[in-house]
Amino acid sequence: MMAPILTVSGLSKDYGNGQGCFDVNFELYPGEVLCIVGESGSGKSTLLSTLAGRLVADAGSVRFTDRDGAQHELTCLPEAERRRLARSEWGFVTQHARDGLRMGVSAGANVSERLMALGQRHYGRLRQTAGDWLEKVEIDRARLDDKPSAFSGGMQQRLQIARNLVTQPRLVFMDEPTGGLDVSVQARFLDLTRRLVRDAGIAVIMVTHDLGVARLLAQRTLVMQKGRVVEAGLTDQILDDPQHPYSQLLVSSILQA
Ligand SMILES: Nc1ncnc2c1ncn2[C@@H]1O[C@H](COP(=O)(O)OP(=O)(O)OP(=O)(O)O)[C@@H](O)[C@H]1O
Repeated sequence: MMAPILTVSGLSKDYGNGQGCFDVNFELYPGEVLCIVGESGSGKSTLLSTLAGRLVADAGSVRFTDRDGAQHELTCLPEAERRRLARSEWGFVTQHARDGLRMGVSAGANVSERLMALGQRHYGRLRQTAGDWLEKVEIDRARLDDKPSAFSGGMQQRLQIARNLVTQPRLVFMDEPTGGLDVSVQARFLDLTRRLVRDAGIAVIMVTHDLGVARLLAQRTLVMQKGRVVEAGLTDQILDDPQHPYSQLLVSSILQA
């Protein structure tokens, strides 16, 4: 039996005003895509950032198994070690490209600097790999030297995907990556993401307010309301037979769409 890549138990982040996320429990297996859905303010981004160690948890544990099988408790990881894992094992795709890209350097540098951080130095090879990745995310490699500020929103999000996947991470966190995109651009982005993630066998935890996104991408879904997971299970089961009244509401809203 394959070991979970992430084992989350009793995880809470309390902002002190009754807001945050509380007592979250789940396991994530290698190659699995999990969506966290819920309305605005339900605690999705808080949970994601606490999982990734960007916010300090107030209770509970997040156990991560790295590619060598070693286990790390992420809630009390020294900062240097967290950064090392973030470089070598994880990716983090943000809602706003400007938070996840370096807007002042070229598209090629945005991709290759992640490899340089892992010790790769050969200029020709870095440039070749960066060009290959631009093509994988459907950006013309002739745009290698352009800055992301000259790209459309959809291209910027695809560039973020390239920047995050180039290091062959095992786990990628995504915080509402389609939030700022037009519906037609969203569909293309989701299709591409699904393909790349599946081909590389990467585990993904994606925050979205849209159960339709979960339907496209995720084997499993957590439904959050007011900081708590009110329903968790296979996405298909939640869509076909939602148990919690709030999940029923979410499902009926996508059926109407
Ligand atoms: N730094 C903070 N201090 C205090 N309260 C916060 C802080 N950050 C977020 N909150 C509150 O915690 C709750 C959960 O916020 P969070 O951003 O996790 O929700 P979300 O489900 O991701 O929402 P959205 O979809 O709008 O991004 C909200 O009520 C928010 O106002």
